[in-house]
Amino acid sequence: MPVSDFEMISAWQQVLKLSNLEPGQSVTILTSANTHPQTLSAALVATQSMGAVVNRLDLPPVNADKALSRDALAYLGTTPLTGNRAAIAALKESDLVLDLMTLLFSPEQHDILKSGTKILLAVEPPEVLVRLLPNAADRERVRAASARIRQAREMHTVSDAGTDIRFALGDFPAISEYGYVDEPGRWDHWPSGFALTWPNEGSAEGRIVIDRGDILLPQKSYVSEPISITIENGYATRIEGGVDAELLSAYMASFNDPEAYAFSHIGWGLQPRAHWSTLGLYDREATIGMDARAYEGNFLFSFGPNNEAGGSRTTACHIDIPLRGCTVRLDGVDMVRNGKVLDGH
Ligand SMILES: O=c1ccc(O)c[nH]1
Repeated sequence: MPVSDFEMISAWQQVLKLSNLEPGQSVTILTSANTHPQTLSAALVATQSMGAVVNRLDLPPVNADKALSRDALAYLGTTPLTGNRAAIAALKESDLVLDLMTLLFSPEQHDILKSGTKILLAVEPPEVLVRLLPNAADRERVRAASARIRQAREMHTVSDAGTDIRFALGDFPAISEYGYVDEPGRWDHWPSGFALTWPNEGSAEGRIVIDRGDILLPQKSYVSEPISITIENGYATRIEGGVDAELLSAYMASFNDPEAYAFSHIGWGLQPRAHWSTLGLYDREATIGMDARAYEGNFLFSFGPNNEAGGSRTTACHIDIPLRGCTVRLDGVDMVRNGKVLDGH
């Protein structure tokens, strides 16, 4: 449902307060052709109402000649910031960047975070942002799950649909996504609510079955017949099934990049206010599908780059696949059982 300007400004004020925005701090609002006007206008009012020194940096869109989708998370690597020294300098000089454009998985983002700048991504429609407004309880829960991941050496995920896959852990950080940026140098995504990490390079082994009703992103489709994926030495080596499997295979093959078949992040959803069913209520391009990524109890895995985690693999292809009904074990201990998050995890 539509959101009033008052509600959107109040939502921004809550998120900025949780992000410890102080009077006098510099905020740059990063925009491009896909920026939502109400999200932008409310951010400009909210930041100024909190005494920040605000500017807006609008960058021309890129990748039109290469991407098969308009979803900014579908084609990674080069962003409107790539090679733009003046823009990068301005963002490094900022205390806080509100990314209403999508920098995720870009080398430039790392560069800017290293300078201590905080970056908050916010590109979902206003009503999704308002419904999934973050709070301190989300933060505690996600950080507790990330702490469990940090201590673990193996993630083992199984399901009645036939998933049985093991990942060695420990070479990459455990990440908490809870929707605000309360520490210098932190990146987060509003809305979110999940814990994730990356498997040690080459360690993923087994099979993943994407069952009926599971979601493919950026396709934003609910799979209608199971897709069975064989994983060997960290790469998807076979993708089998019906037309959904053929569509996924054809899309990944279009990148003509073997790294598209490697694992990106793995973890589970912890956002009780996000829903598996929401995606079916939206036009395909009206959302990037954060309800699907964050709904409580999913097993979210992805194919594509690991440079986000400090790895060396980059690829333009990124596929996020949240699965229902999985059991996710860390070192033999269930964190999620048949799609239900166990208390304290
Ligand atoms: O917030 C996000 C969004 C997409 C993704 O792949 C990871 N985290």
